Amino acid sequence: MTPVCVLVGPPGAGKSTVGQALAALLEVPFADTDALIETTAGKPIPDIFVEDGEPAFRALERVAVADALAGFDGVLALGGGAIMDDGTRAALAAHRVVYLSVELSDAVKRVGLGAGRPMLSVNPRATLKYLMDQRRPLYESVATHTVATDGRTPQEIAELLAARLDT
Ligand SMILES: Nc1ncnc2c1ncn2[C@@H]1O[C@H](COP(=O)(O)OP(=O)(O)O)[C@@H](O)[C@H]1O
Ligand SMILES: O=C(O)C1=C[C@@H](OP(=O)(O)O)[C@@H](O)[C@H](O)C1
Ligand SMILES: [Mg+2]
Repeated sequence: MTPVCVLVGPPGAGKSTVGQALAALLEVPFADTDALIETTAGKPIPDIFVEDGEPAFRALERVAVADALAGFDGVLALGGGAIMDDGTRAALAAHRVVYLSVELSDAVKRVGLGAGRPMLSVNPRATLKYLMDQRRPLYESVATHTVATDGRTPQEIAELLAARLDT
């Protein structure tokens, strides 16, 4: 079993939204590792960060991603920070990985005040800029396909991707 494709990119790139639209278009299942982590932990991501800390979240994330890469055959969206893990990046080398890129201005509009995203709970714009600058080379290093999402609707991006993945 292997995912049809794995979506990576910063918070606000649209991984969760585009992933669902793409899965619907391709008529395959959709999974989001953030949702898988919440099920495993039995609580929402902000609660995991507050009660257990970011390292505990990253440990759950590492396992959720590895399990999904090995045992899921639909469209898989990762959380924005998953690619920070060396083992995850190595595992992604065997997969079709789509980097959804986004400029800071659109990403800021999309995440708003960062509700539900504990990494962005303080000064969302500055933190998002920092995270995007730090992670961009890592997204690029794992990507087999890249789609710029600025100025495109999730449905347009899903259609574009469905066509590209077909070739
Ligand atoms: N291409 C897009 N254009 C406009 N808004 C978008 C786009 N993609 C996602 N969004 C919106 O941005 C927010 C964040 O999207 P989400 O899918 O959660 O991103 P991610 O999972 O990459 O953090 C959501 O409110 C979503 O509806
Ligand atoms: O960037 C990050 O470190 C995170 C991004 C989130 O996912 P999205 O990228 O889907 O918002 C989620 O995994 C968690 O809040 C941590
Ligand atoms: Mg998401």
